[in-house]
Amino acid sequence: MNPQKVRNGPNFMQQLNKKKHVDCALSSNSDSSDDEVDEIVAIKKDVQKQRFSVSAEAYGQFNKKENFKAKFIPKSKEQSERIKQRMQAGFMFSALNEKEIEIVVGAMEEKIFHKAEYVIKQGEEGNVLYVVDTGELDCFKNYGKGDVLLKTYYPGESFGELALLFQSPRAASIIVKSDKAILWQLDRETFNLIVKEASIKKRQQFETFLENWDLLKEIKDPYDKLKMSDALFEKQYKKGDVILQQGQKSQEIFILEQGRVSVNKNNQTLFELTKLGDYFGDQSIVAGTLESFSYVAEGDMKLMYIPKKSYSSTLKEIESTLLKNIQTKYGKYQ
Ligand SMILES: Nc1ncnc2c1ncn2[C@@H]1O[C@@H]2COP(=O)(O)O[C@H]2[C@H]1O
Repeated sequence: MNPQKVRNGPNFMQQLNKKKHVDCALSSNSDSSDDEVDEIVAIKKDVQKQRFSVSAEAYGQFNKKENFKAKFIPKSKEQSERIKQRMQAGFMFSALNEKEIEIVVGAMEEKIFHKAEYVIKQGEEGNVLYVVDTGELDCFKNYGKGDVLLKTYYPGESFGELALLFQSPRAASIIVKSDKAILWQLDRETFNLIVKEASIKKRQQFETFLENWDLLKEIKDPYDKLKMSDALFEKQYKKGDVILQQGQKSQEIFILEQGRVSVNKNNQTLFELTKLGDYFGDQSIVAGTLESFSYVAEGDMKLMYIPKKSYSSTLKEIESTLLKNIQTKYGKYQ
């Protein structure tokens, strides 16, 4: 079954809003009725309340963190290294420092599941998050008319974080697709004290940008947009810095937040990128070719970027649009 074809039920926010699990991007809805507008206002208030309680909780947890004695499950060196590798492949853990990574690795517990087994059942209470070590798992959601396949999880990806972030029932079901799946399970307490704060901060930091980034219009599921913030990072550049060199293979897709970036070929400026959401590095990552242009910072600026390794779990869904855009943006200069 192709997840793209079956993903057409109510969106994640609509589902969450009903249950008041709210802390994600409100998708804009131009044909909202008055009732819907009222509902959106109410939801926005909920979001603010939720944010306040999240930061209050984080604040209150500062002392707890000092005294926190993390669960520790002995592992071989090889196992610890493998967990670290898997954690690096995903982005749920990207904001952690070395000490925090050690604590999380220590607390992880190996769990083995077999084909067709439920790892998570929609509607149940959830106390753990999973990182996929080996195997493949399908994620289904029942919007009231039977299960809809949303996506397949592969090694390095994680799931089950929503119940921990929002203290809500499981929002979807996860079932083993391969013969066997080895997963690393992380308990709620370690997640809350070590991972949650950083993850929530990051999701809030990029939420507004992701709501307004035109390119993402085709990504209908707000959960996917929200997850994209986990894969976004920032880098600082000074006026005159060559961000990306003609003839190179980019390791990132860069995205403009503010400022100007000139696009140059053979030392001649062709045009400038100036709009929020303008992006580059796509020739390497989306089309798999060398970059045909150099990109230079025209002032001191911060750029956002999505690392190459995160492309398939963030933007691949809109690959045909990205490819079309490469042609429109650069075709006449090739
Ligand atoms: N569109 C989606 N809506 C809700 N959950 C999703 C979606 N896609 C993937 N998931 C994952 O499915 C998991 C089910 O358990 P949780 O609600 O704890 O966390 C959920 C997410 O990690």
